[in-house]
Amino acid sequence: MVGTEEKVVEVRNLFKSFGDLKVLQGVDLDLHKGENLVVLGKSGSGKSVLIKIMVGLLKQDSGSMIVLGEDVASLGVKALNKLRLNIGFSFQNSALYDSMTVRENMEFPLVRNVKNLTRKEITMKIEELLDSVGLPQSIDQMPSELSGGQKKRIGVARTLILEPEIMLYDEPTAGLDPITCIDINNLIIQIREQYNTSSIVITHDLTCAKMTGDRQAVLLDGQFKAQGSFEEVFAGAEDQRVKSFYDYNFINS
Ligand SMILES: Nc1ncnc2c1ncn2[C@@H]1O[C@H](COP(=O)(O)OP(=O)(O)OP(=O)(O)O)[C@@H](O)[C@H]1O
Repeated sequence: MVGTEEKVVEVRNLFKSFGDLKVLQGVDLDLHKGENLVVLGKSGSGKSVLIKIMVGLLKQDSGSMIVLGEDVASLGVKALNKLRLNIGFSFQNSALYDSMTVRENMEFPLVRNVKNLTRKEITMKIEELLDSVGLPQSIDQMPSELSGGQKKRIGVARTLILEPEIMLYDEPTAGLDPITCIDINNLIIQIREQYNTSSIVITHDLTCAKMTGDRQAVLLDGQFKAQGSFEEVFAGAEDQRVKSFYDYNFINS
């Protein structure tokens, strides 16, 4: 198994509905330290709702969500903000500020959240991260001068600057060409090795799932019905919906 026995996220019997719409219906899930866990599930299956409960943006109806040893639903504002600093969220659209250079984009979370850093320390940190994502030459560029794949890399670098223990990647390969997708998948693997992060990768892209995931979890009818290695989940799939997920990805790619 990749990762350790230590759990950084523990979800138990989690339920969440919106009125009559039952979204999560008894979710159990663990994320181990140092592991890349892929979460699959069709649109509207509740992946974002799960992540929002994880970072305290939504509250579950019942069940528990323990993140880095903290019961998220019971945390006050201050403790929640502290926890969130330990969770890096890499957004689908990179979420860079268009009017700021790459350097300014990366400084922003640092200056806001880490006090007493000297200018030199800030620059060194930015340069280290840009090196890690393979874009040291982009430091003074504007986001509009970057390709989609480069923006993704800068977005990941910016998220990593606060040294989060957990990384959440939301559809990291969406909208990229197949070669750039492979680059981003490799980056996700490299980040785990380099920074010992534990990650949840939400994706519809099975190449990404296979490459980056130490473990796969498929959300179906509000529960993780299939969990395991890529082969266990897809080669041995009995549920037609899991099978069709696989067929769709590989027949259409
Ligand atoms: N705040 C909310 N109020 C009401 N309904 C909501 C709310 N948030 C999510 N939902 C509903 O919960 C369901 C699950 O939504 P969610 O965004 O988690 O799906 P998803 O699996 O992330 O989909 P996608 O792959 O398209 O991003 C959807 O039917 C959505 O409309």
